[in-house]
Amino acid sequence: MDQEQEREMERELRAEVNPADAGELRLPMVEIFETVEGEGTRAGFPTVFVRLFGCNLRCTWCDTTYSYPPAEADNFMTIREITQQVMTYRSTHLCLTGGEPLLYGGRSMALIRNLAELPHLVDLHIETNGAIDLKPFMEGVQSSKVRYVMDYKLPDSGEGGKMNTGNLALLRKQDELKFVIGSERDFQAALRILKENPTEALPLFSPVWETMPPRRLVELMLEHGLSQVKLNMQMHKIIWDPAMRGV
Ligand SMILES: Nc1nc2[nH]cc(C(=O)O)c2c(=O)[nH]1
Ligand code: SF4
Ligand SMILES: [Mg+2]
Repeated sequence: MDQEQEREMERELRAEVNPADAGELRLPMVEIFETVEGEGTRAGFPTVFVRLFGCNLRCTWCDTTYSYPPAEADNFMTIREITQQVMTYRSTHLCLTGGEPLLYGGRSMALIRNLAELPHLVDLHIETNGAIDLKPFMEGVQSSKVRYVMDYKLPDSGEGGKMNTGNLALLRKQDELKFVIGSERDFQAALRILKENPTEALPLFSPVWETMPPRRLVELMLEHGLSQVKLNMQMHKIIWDPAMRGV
């Protein structure tokens, strides 16, 4: 994104978004594709993925480094173009991801509202990184189809200090709270966060592919009697090459 594009984005962000014009707002894109959801409560359902460009974090174990600089956005799409492409697929689940899909304030919100209005969609879940305040989105989007899947970054990610802990109290029972666990230190941190911050969301523990053998994570969960926590494996990394994009 060059400086002129960044300035234009800033102007759009500050501008009041008139719902009638929302279709013309532009967002930087990585990709739109259809596959099965690999994670969370909807794992296994055919799902359309809308991946926006840009992220405000730089996690050490990030598997989507092509979604932020120095990589470049593939293109810019208007909200109308995004919804039109989504309508070409038959999946009734949609995952809005990135990068960080809530990075663009009013424009992210307008996209969510427009997607939620598509009659064929039954579930629209948003993968957010825990460093964005969810309050304006929860207040501004009324649709019961919309759910948040929030990451809570742990010490091994290098980004633990950026978490918005207040979000945990906002999450509802249809939302998911994902901890990506790279080590026993991360596991202990996740336990502490859950203990100190009551939430209605479903906690998911996900092993870092390269550093936490899934069987070790299961042992730890059983040792600690975590009967309300769900193991979350990334099915797409088992089905396809873990480095593959668009699956
Ligand atoms: N199949 C599949 N499921 C996913 N769930 C969350 C993903 C993401 O990158 O946010 C993802 C992804 O990239 N692929
Ligand atoms: S928040 Fe997600 S996309 Fe951003 S650096 Fe971390 S893992 Fe990568
Ligand atoms: Mg992914």
